[in-house]
Parts: sequence; C-alpha cells; structure tokens
Amino acid sequence: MSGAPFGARLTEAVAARGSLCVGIDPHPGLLDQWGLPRDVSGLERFALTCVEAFAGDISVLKPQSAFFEAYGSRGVAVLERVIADARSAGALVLLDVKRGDIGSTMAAYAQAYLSDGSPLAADAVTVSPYLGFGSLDPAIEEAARTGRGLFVLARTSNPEGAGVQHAKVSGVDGVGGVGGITVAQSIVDQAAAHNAGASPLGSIGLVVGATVGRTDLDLSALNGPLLAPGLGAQGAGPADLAAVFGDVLPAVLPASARDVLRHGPDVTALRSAALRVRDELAAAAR
Ligand SMILES: O=C(O)c1cc(=O)[nH]c(=O)n1[C@@H]1O[C@H](COP(=O)(O)O)[C@@H](O)[C@H]1O
Repeated sequence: MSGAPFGARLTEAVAARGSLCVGIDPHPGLLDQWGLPRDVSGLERFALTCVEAFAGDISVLKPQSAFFEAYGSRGVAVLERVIADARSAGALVLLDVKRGDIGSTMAAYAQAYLSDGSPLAADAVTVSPYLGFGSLDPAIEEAARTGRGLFVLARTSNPEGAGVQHAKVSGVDGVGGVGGITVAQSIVDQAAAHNAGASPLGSIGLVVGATVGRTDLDLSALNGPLLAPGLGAQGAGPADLAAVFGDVLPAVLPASARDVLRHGPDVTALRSAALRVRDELAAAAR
C-alpha cells in the first residue's frame, strides 16, 4: 500500500466521517432476522448490504472474521470481497481476527493480513499480545512497512478479561523492575513506545472496551488510536466513554455491531441507525 501511515489515514478519515467504527458481524440470528438463509448466499447478501449501507459514510468498518470463516473457503471469499468493496467505497477496513502466535508464525499472519497484494490485507487488524508483546514484532514491522495498523488487545470488553489483564507484572516486559504494573498497562506502555514521535498519531492502536468503567490504566502517552467495542449490545453508551477514556477521548474509535445491524435489512434504515449513533457520539464528546 502506498501513501501515508495508517495513523495519519485514520486521523483524516475520522475528521471527515466521524469516529464511529461499525462492526460487520453476520451472526446466524441476524441472518434469521433479516430473512436470509444461514448459508453462504445469506452471508454474502448480509455483508454486501452492510458495505452498501456504511462504506460511503462511516470512517471504519470492522468485519469479524469468525463469522465468515464459519462458512469455510467460500465464506472467506466473501470476506475478501467485503474488504475490497468497502475500501474502494472509501472506508478504512479494520479486520477483526485477534491473531497472536510465536514470532515466526506471526510473520505468516502478517503476510496474510498486512502485506500488499494479499487478498485478505486490510488497513488494520486486531492482534492478541498474550504470547508476549514482543511476539507481535513481525506484524508491527510489516504494518510499518506497508502503511497499515494494528489494534492490540489491552483491556477487553468481556468480564472474563479482567482476571488476566488486571494481574500485576513486575516490569514493563514482565521481568525485573519494581512496584508492579498491570498486564494491561504493560501492553499500553509497549504500544506507546512504538508510537513515540509519530504525528499526527501512531499506527499501533489498542483495544480497551467501552464497558470497563473507570480504570487505573494510564493511556496518556499512547499517541495511538483506541478501539472501544461494547457500545449498545454489551451495555455501554456514549456517556460511558468519557468515564473510561477521559482526556484521550479524541483518540477513541467507539465500535458497535449488533446494535446497528439489528436495523437491517433495509439499507436506508441501517445507514440512518449508524449515522444516529455517530452523531450521538459526537454530541457526547463535546
Ligand atoms: O477486538 C474487538 O473488536 C473486540 C474486542 C473486545 O474487547 N470486545 C469485543 O466485543 N470485540 C469485538 O467487537 C464486536 C462487538 O460486537 P457488538 O457487541 O455486537 O457490538 C465483536 O466482533 C467482538 O469480537
């Protein structure tokens, strides 16, 4: 991919289109609600309707890979088309795959999702740092080389995440050091080190759920985007974002899937629902 780094492209997209990220999550139950069959043809109709409804107005679309993989290779082919069509209609695509593996295997994931010419390459992907932040290095390097971005799981929106993510480690990489910080804070700090000096924003983002409430996470030095899933279906609303993010709210991409998608299958109703949430978020941030 040529041109500006992901952090710069995202900043421009949010300035033009607002901060809402809409998830494309073709749950079987949503296919039922939309009157579509639970097969590849239903999946394709669902996903392309989402692209038609959102890709011209919303800054970031986030297809969730699992719902496409569930249909095998033909489902993955639909995902490839969603990525290509959404990007050509002007949206950035954040592919939600939450990949994480030992470094040498991570290099293959980087090839799949972050390399020019790969049919699954998106503008950014979600990754898991729970094999050690350093295991993500091949993805960080490939993203930097190709102008793409990563969103690293830090403090996830699900209640089960806290047990691992609030555990204390004794240094930034889990060894040495004194005092102890949380696992989530060590992830924040390591992402911040990669973003230092980038302008207007680094390309290594984090995931911090909109549902987590007030935390002691210090996000002030991140200099990168913050994906905040959990709006709507998981119970968070626009007003919760200020409590979670405080001063770094301008770097937040609030994300919603089911709460918007339930307005389908009508394209106009879907688009209106997304624009309504986007405008509510903008009003709450003022
Ligand atoms: O990385 C994510 O997007 C993510 C991280 C997280 O902490 N929580 C979370 O819900 N997600 C994803 O965000 C989407 C949430 O969908 P809704 O709850 O329907 O808005 C799903 O695709 C989740 O996999």
